[in-house]
Amino acid sequence: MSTLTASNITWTKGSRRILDDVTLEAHTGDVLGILGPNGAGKTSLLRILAGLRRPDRGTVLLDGLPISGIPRRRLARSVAIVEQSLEVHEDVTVEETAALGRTPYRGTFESLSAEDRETVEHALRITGMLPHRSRSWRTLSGGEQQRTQLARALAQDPEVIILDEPTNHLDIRYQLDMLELLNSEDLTVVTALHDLNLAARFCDRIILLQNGSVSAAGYPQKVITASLINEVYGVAAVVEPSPHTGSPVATYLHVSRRIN
Ligand SMILES: Nc1ncnc2c1ncn2[C@@H]1O[C@H](COP(=O)(O)OP(=O)(O)OP(=O)(O)O)[C@@H](O)[C@H]1O
Repeated sequence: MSTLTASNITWTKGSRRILDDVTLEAHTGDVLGILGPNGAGKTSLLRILAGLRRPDRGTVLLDGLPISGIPRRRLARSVAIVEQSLEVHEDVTVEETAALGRTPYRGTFESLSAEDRETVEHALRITGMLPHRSRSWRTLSGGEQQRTQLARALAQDPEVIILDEPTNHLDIRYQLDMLELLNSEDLTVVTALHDLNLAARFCDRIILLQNGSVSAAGYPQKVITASLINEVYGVAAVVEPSPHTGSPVATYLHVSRRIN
């Protein structure tokens, strides 16, 4: 069981306040969606939640402990992040990439244990990458790279997984597949998403960011509304509950106003 809590996170770069007093909480089994227009601060927030960046103000706690005080290797056993565009420089295979997820469990020169191999194989299987295990990273499509990075993060066997737009290269089947998978695992999931309808369908709760501040937070029905879409994205939309799933579904009509 793991709870990730962020309180009053503020991050300033130069004279610009990129995140302003952001507070959130995610528990085991939760999928918390981070939404907001381009530049709203989603990536910046996720990097702070993963301990890759320190906020100027505010704290991130994992089960009540400040993550800034947790040794990096121990933190990596608990928290995995899948970033948006990860450059993999060497010519590595899919399996070798996924096996990087086992690094926090191994000594520097130790080879993979039987348990490591099993965990990596499981991660490759559930992300649909097992048949591609021997392929070189360089030959993969954008979606295959995204699934390989998810396999790497799952091979880390984390309690918390943080994802930055994990579905943006995936076809609809793999979008559903990935979000169903994240829902089904006993994980605390925090994910940035651009697709409001996917977020409404798969997130238990949503934080909507605008210019670094929380505009709305709560259940999808509360956050995915025509008035908030208009206010935050400058888009006129109609939002109705899906007759099939009950989740709110937005139909975008037109740009309603220019936003800064
Ligand atoms: N290291 C940095 N130095 C200066 N500005 C930065 C830095 N990182 C982010 N920013 C700025 O902070 C703002 C928020 O960026 P961020 O990448 O967090 O937004 P985002 O919501 O993830 O956007 P997108 O939807 O386009 O991915 C942007 O205006 C960005 O230019």
